[in-house]
Amino acid sequence: MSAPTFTTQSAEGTLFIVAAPSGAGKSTLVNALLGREPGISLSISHTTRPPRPGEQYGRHYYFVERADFQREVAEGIFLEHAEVHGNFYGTSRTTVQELLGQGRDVLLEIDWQGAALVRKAKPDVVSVFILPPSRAELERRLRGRGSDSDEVIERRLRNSRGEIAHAHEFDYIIVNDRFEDALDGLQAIVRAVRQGSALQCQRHEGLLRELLTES
Ligand SMILES: Nc1ncnc2c1ncn2[C@@H]1O[C@H](COP(=O)(O)OP(=O)(O)OP(=O)(O)O)[C@@H](O)[C@H]1O
Ligand SMILES: Nc1nc2c(ncn2[C@@H]2O[C@H](COP(=O)(O)O)[C@@H](O)[C@H]2O)c(=O)[nH]1
Repeated sequence: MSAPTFTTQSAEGTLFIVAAPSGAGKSTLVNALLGREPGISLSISHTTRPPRPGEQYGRHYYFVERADFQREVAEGIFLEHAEVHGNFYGTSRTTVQELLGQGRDVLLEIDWQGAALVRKAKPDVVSVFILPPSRAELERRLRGRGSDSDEVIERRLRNSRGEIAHAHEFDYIIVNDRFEDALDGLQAIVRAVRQGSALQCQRHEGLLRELLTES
């Protein structure tokens, strides 16, 4: 993890973070949210992960070689970066800063480590953690997506408990059981924040206990 710095401006947009264990459905939710709320810009991350079938450079990620990523780290281009499931991922500082400076809301789809770094640099960030309804359903979704090898899926499932253990650090927790309900919940958070109001935040402690202890 790197220690980021960040300059804030007065009339800037809001920075949102959406995080989740792999397979919980965050990309699907975020894409649907962007369809409903065109005023939000998604920050496209840089990654050393190889592209999945159908993924495009500049649309899903900026896919880079490890050596190039390390050079970018040294150049300080990242607002945050982290190693996740054996690959490196980073968020471009200038992209985010420019969009926020233009008054646009920006959404980062990043992991809990990146979220912790961004929170330090920009404490007014609004963060949301997405939970699956059960570990069995998380595994079904990861396998059903059909985009990763068994080895990658098993690694991601192993890592999921450690990721879920950080859910309490987030402002909001949403359970992605029925998709439309989860999407409505995410949109309600965005709208409340834009209106300057706070939403009642359900902490889902029972489910969290289950997800952290279930075998
Ligand atoms: N509420 C839901 N019910 C059933 N399936 C869902 C639901 N939400 C998402 N999915 C499916 O689960 C799979 C994983 O979703 P998605 O790729 O969005 O996960 P993710 O959290 O972004 O994972 P990763 O971090 O690995 O990119 C996809 O096949 C998606 O269609
Ligand atoms: N800290 C960061 N995490 C990121 C970033 N971009 C994506 N991610 C997270 O990595 C995992 C795996 O993503 P996948 O596309 O390989 O399935 C997931 O949790 C993403 O949210 C980033 O820029 N920084």
